[in-house]
Amino acid sequence: MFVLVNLKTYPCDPVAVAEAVRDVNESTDARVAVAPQAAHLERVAETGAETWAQHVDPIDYGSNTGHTLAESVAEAGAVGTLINHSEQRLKLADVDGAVEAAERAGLETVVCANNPAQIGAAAALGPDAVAVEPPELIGTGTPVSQADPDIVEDAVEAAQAVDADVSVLCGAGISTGDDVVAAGDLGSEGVLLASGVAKADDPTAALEDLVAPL
Ligand SMILES: O=C(CO)COP(=O)(O)O
Repeated sequence: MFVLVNLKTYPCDPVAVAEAVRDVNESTDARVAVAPQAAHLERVAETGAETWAQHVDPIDYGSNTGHTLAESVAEAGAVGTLINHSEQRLKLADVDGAVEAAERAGLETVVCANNPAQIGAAAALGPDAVAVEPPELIGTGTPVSQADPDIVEDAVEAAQAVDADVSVLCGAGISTGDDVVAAGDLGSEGVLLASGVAKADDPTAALEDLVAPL
């Protein structure tokens, strides 16, 4: 299972969480990675943790003030990027452009979507993976695998119908190892989570719990 920890803009110490991600990754068969804010990418990557960006824009080098260039993210040490997170939604054409930009820069891609229909559309753009995250469950602590298991199974089916090579992750409210196991039982190949680690008093303990059954 792939466990991708999105730090959003939570007021946590990104380097401390990254060190915990690195250490826990070494102690498990699961793949554990962290997605800090763009401004923290370099410091986080220097810890040796697998580092992801939260977003890249559908742009190339040039006059794009305030945008995030995929090549710069890769140069800062990211190996992959989220695209179209529910908190950073893009138009379909821009999702397509961002996937293209990420691939140009050698970044792995996870395109987020709210529901199975959008997952099918996202899978058609040829990312490495898609992630279904019902927005109403994000940050609630109620795991999608428990509150809405059908959405995960339907997302897996929708992605496979379009492109069987695209992996499916799920997210929203995931915070325990049991949640990760439940996500896997529904056909998901990984989880995307944030508050369960970024807002935890002890992020290392939270991460250890997440991977314990894997
Ligand atoms: O948006 C999410 C991960 O990208 C999910 O957030 P929570 O884990 O806080 O529900």
